[in-house]
Amino acid sequence: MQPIISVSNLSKTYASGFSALKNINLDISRGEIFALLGPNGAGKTTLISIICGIVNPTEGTVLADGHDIVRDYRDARSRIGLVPQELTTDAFETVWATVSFSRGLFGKPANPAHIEKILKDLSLWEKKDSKIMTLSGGMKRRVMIAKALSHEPQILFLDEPTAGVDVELRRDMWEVVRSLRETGVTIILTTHYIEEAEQMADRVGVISHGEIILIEDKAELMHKLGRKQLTLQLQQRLEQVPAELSSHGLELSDDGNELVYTYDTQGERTGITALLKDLNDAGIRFKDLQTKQSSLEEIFVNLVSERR
Ligand SMILES: Nc1ncnc2c1ncn2[C@@H]1O[C@H](COP(=O)(O)OP(=O)(O)OP(=O)(O)O)[C@@H](O)[C@H]1O
Repeated sequence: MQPIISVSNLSKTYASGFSALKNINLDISRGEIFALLGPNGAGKTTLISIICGIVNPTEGTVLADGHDIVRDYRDARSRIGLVPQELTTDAFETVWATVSFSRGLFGKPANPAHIEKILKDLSLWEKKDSKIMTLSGGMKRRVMIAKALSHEPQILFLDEPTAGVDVELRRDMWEVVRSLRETGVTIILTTHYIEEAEQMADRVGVISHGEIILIEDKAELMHKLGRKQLTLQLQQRLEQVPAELSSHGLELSDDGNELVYTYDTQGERTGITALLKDLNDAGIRFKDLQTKQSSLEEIFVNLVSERR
């Protein structure tokens, strides 16, 4: 199937000469939730802003549902809803007026039934006549989503949807995003929170210094995550891993005092029983042992720091 967003050879150099994006290639499939992860300044907002037609690319093309975002801006943009990082709503307007007005900005005829549906879906219906300034922070964020959905876009960008939001509200937002996906909307979100990507995304992309350094199915990433390490502190230091233990893929620490065994928690067998037996047979004794699970956070930090 044709991707709903196709980014090819995209680069952005700001007027300052700063190169914020370097040759980005990325396809987003229809109906997926894609999480774009990256440290501050990695280029996430720049990428979203280009796709949404707010920032001009220096090189490359972006197609949104087959429409070139530069040459065919209006058609491309009408397919996209954007929830920006900052809350930008008119404090004195009512929820209903704000959301209806947003729809009008895209040249769409009024459709009260649609506005009613999104307000209901986002649990805002009871607040439809309330002024924005009287709403809680979480409600205001929902209003931002309602605005972005007012013109029935097929693609929704959420730039840091849960930045500065408490844990409970974050969970709420995840629910909202999941139920949106059920209506067929493709969702691309940026986040600093690895947990968010773990919970919600079908696929994860990691961007660092303006380059995409990894794109992976979440399930695949979780599989990598499912690795654990067993560290054995040896009674006597070793010069090298004995040949009879070579099948276990052990690593010896630089000082020779620790053996590290990595295994897959999702596998049927960990191989630990066999390892302990072989260690015993080889006469290797240990004082202590620890297990440690590598988190997505660690994988991410390693990936990003390698690039620095
Ligand atoms: N108008 C601009 N002129 C010059 N440099 C800019 C401009 N806008 C952004 N940048 C720089 O481009 C880089 C990428 O910024 P961007 O906002 O895309 O990052 P980000 O990944 O969204 O970061 P954050 O997570 O902090 O929002 C940063 O170093 C930023 O300082």
